[in-house]
Amino acid sequence: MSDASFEALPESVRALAQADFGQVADLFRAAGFTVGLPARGVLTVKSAQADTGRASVLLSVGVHGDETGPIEMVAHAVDALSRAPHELQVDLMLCVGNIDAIAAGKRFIDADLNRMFRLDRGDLAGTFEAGRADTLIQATRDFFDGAGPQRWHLDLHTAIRASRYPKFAIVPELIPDAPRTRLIEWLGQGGIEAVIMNPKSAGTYSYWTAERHGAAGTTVELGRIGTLGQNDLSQFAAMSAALHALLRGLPAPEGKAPLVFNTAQSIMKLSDGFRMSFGRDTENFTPLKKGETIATDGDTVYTVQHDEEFVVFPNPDVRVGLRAGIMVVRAQ
Ligand SMILES: O=C(O)CCC(=O)N[C@@H](CCC(=O)O)C(=O)O
Ligand SMILES: [Zn+2]
Repeated sequence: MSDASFEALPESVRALAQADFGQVADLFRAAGFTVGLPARGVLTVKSAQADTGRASVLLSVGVHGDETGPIEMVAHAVDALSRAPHELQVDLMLCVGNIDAIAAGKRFIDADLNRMFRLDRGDLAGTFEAGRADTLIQATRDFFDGAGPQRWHLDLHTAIRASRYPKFAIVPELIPDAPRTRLIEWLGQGGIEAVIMNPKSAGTYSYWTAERHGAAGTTVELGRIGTLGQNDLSQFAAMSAALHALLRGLPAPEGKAPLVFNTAQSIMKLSDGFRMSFGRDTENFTPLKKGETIATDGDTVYTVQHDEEFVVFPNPDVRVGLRAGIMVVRAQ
């Protein structure tokens, strides 16, 4: 993070990107908000008068340390808001996920933080990220406890590889119809082109908040991984505008409804013998035809079951026991 492009960022944005919330916390506090710093990299800003009509919005970034674009984007957004704090019309929790991995410029230190949001962690227990996840789980519970019914969690990421839809989101199926419809509409207003309905937790942060806290939680992929200070923020313009509106209780700009995909199958890495039938740089949403082999793992052969399925997040390098990809189909 001593890179010249990072040093060139405004000081306030650099501070936020490094999870230093001191100055922003002071500005919100001075404006009469109840401000909390419950853990390193976590800031909460709530109305001083409890108001269950107010939406509660959790924004998380940097859950993967090399996904830096959303960190910069949100740092700019929060910096601007802290200079006009009375514009904030929601209770806000800002979470910089894996601070140590961000500093190291790596996806994670020991193991993927975004697989730790589950009760049984198996051999992920005891890793560096398991401790961080416990901290975030506690802070998240405290934030949503006593919150009103409008609960959002936008977990902002960027993808490892190129994508036929560069901006897409994963939405837990268990979110009830009305908030799910509203969330998907909002995602379209934020420039999201495709949404994948996810029927099952892979241990992700957004599934956790949806399942445990009744939040409209989603993992949002906003583009490709990049270096802090070198991200082209213009690619996040639509999401920035939608966030600007959400935090101020304003209607989001017009957008296009995203295409909706259902999960056909999750490809699990069962052993070190796992082999994918295509390269690890295969674009997200690449189509495969019925009967084609997706991966083999010992005696297990994963094949395409529908006339056409699209591969998302193909990654043979994950730990044994974790998801190595998702196959999706267009929803009717
Ligand atoms: O590009 C990739 O392979 C990974 C990008 C990423 O971090 N995606 C999230 C998706 C989480 C979800 O399914 O809700 C992840 O794998 O953690
Ligand atoms: Zn990620």
